[in-house]
Amino acid sequence: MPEAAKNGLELHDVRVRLDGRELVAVDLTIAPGEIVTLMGPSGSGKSSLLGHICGTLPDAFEVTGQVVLDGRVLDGLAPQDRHVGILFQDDLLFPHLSVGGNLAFAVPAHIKGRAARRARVEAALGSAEMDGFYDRDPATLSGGQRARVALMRVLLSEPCALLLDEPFSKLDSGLRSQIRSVVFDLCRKNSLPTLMVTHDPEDGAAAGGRVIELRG
Ligand SMILES: Nc1ncnc2c1ncn2[C@@H]1O[C@H](COP(=O)(O)OP(=O)(O)OP(=O)(O)O)[C@@H](O)[C@H]1O
Repeated sequence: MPEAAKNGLELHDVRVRLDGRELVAVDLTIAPGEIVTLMGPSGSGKSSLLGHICGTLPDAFEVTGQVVLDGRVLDGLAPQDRHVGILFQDDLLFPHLSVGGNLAFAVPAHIKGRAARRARVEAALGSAEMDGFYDRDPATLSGGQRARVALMRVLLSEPCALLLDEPFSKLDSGLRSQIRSVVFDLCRKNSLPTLMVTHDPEDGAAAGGRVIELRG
């Protein structure tokens, strides 16, 4: 089957309303490998927009417009059929599984066989500069290592677009810029259209792309 054309993520006049009030109205195309930053006051609907794109927005919200990813209309699809990865500030790793175990269940079903699946996880650990961490207990990881495992878990699922919901806000400033560049480099390397929600203008400056301000 030929690969879908990489057209990026298109939000066609997407409007999110709650209790009759319009929270968000965006008309935006994010090219493959482009990182667009979304800012705005608390409650302005940033996370709700991300929830709509990945298909997890509760029914209380009313949405119009169309979301298209690499030519596929996402509206109406189940979250697992959208191929949209999302990374949160509190991405929790399962404490009863090793680092490798946490990553293993993100490997898509089309990768068959134990050895091939393990190889995917080992490669992901390698690209996060975490070779040798497969059997580690997540409780023994540093904040930066945990953040990198959470990112690898999203990327292993082979998303076609990435949403970042304040993913760096819990990291201290030194670690923050380090993890930020890991995430942004991987978005570009994987040609992922990326939409990042943040309250920190430095995140937007580091991303180097367009910054969209929602009004409150
Ligand atoms: N599950 C939900 N059910 C009903 N209302 C919700 C739900 N989640 C969020 N809201 C409401 O939707 C509005 C937008 O919330 P949202 O989390 O999208 O804003 P935000 O811009 O991401 O805010 P913040 O910067 O504080 O994270 C708020 O008024 C919030 O109270």
